[in-house]
Amino acid sequence: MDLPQKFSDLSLEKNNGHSKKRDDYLDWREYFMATAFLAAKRSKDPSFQVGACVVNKDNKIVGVGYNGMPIGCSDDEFPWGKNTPSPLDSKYLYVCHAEMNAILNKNSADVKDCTIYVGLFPCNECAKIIIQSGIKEVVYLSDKNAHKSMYIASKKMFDAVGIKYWQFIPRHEKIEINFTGIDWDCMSPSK
Ligand SMILES: Nc1ccn([C@H]2C[C@H](O)[C@@H](COP(=O)(O)O)O2)c(=O)n1
Ligand SMILES: [Zn+2]
Repeated sequence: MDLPQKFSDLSLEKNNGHSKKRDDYLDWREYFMATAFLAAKRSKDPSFQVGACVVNKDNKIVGVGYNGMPIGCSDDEFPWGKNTPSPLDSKYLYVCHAEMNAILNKNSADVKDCTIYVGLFPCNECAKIIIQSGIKEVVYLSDKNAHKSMYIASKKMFDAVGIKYWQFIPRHEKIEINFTGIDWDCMSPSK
C-alpha cells in the first residue's frame, strides 16, 4: 500500500538520520571534566591553569572555579613567578586553587555528597577543604605530582575519611567548540 505523502516524508527523514538522537554527544563525566577544563581557560597563571567543577547527585553543576588571585588582589599586581629569591614575590603564597574556588563559588546551600571534577589531583590544602565541605568523590585527569609529599598527604587523608578518587580517562583527546557551528544548517547535505 502506498503511504500518504506526509508519512513517506517522515520515513525519508528517518533514513537520513534526522529522527534519531545524536550518538556523539558528551556523556556526563566528559561534560563535567570539559566544564572544568573550560573554566581553566579563565586562569591568568602563565605556567599552569587548572579548573574544577562540583556536581551534585542530580548531575547538576553547583560550583565551578579555576586557579587565580583572591578577589580584590589584582592579578596585574600580585606576582605570577615561581622561583623567586623571596617567597613573597612568587605566586604560591597568594593564588587560590581551582578546587577551593569551585567549592567557595557554590550556588547551593552546601556541597555535601557532591563530586568534584578537577584537571589535576588536589594538593593537601585543597584535600582538607574538600573533606571539610562534605564532598564524597574526586575525579581527576592528571596525577603528575603523585610523587610529591603534599599529594601523598592528600591521598592519605582521602583514604582515612573514605573519599573515593579515580582518574578520568578521556575518550577523546580534544573536544572542539566551534562558535560558527550554530549557523550551520543541519539538513544541508554539505555538512
Ligand atoms: N590541584 C591543583 C594543583 C595546582 N593548582 C594551581 C596552583 C598554581 O596556580 C598552579 C601550580 O603552579 P605550578 O607550580 O604548577 O606552576 O596550579 C590548582 O589550582 N589545583
Ligand atoms: Zn590545592
